[in-house]
Amino acid sequence: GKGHSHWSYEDLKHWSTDYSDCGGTKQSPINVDTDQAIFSPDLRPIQLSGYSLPANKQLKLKNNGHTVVLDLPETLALTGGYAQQYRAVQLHLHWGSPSGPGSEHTINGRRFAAEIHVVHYNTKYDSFTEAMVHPDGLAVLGAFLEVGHGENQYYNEILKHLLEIQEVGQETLVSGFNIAGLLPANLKLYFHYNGSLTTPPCYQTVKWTIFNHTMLLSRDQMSVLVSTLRSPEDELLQNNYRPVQNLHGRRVLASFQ
Ligand SMILES: NS(=O)(=O)c1c(F)c(F)c(SCCc2ccc(C(=O)O)cc2)c(F)c1NC1CCCCCCC1
Ligand SMILES: [Zn+2]
Repeated sequence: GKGHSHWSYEDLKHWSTDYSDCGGTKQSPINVDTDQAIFSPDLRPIQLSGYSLPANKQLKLKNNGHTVVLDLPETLALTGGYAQQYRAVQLHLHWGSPSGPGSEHTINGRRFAAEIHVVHYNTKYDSFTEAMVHPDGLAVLGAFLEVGHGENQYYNEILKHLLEIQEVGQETLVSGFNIAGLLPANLKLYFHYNGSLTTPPCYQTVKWTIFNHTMLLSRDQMSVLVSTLRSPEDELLQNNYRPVQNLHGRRVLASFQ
């Protein structure tokens, strides 16, 4: 497409001049005020199908200058929790630095160390690029990452390759593994709201699911995540999160009380 005219997390003000949707009233990320969330018992558990990939399936992992992106085959599908079927496009991460957290969403004002986003598109549209301009076009699953005790073997499948893609534009291949291992085992407890891509073009076409359970990585793993990749300015790629956006009257639903 027209590519990504250069934007950065430093000059957030200019996003909406170059991309009008970035100044819209249904923007992401947001702060989730759990007291204001509306318990919705009809929100079903999220169901993942085809997420367990054989080791002989090779996936592209890329440093695109803003994050690390793992391309996903369309065989991964969301079959529960959403009214329509969505298929996977890619997953990527947002993180902070050794001196502070970098999740995009916050819960009661708390920012977590990092956040994973698994991006899907609605299969009623012919392609991702077609889907991403329709209000029900995209579904992104988000989970928070924190430092815990043990090493997380699933995140290691990605983190062990970061040294190979330190520079912007570098890519490498990752052997297939169970992508579901990157998300909480409990897919029943989540917040749900209508929002947007958190990067230009900021299309307001995302049905967000933010899981209540957090993923735990070791201290060393989190350190690799926040201090390996380099940015277009050839500095460390850090704090690649957008500030929280105004709800403008939107309601956040909760699948639990
Ligand atoms: N949180 S999010 O889902 O909005 C999101 C971000 F916050 C992101 F920061 C990103 S990365 C920035 C956009 C980008 C830049 C370069 C390339 C490339 O060279 O291939 C690709 C994409 C990023 F890729 C995504 N997700 C993308 C949205 C951007 C365009 C379509 C690609 C799929 C989803
Ligand atoms: Zn994201």
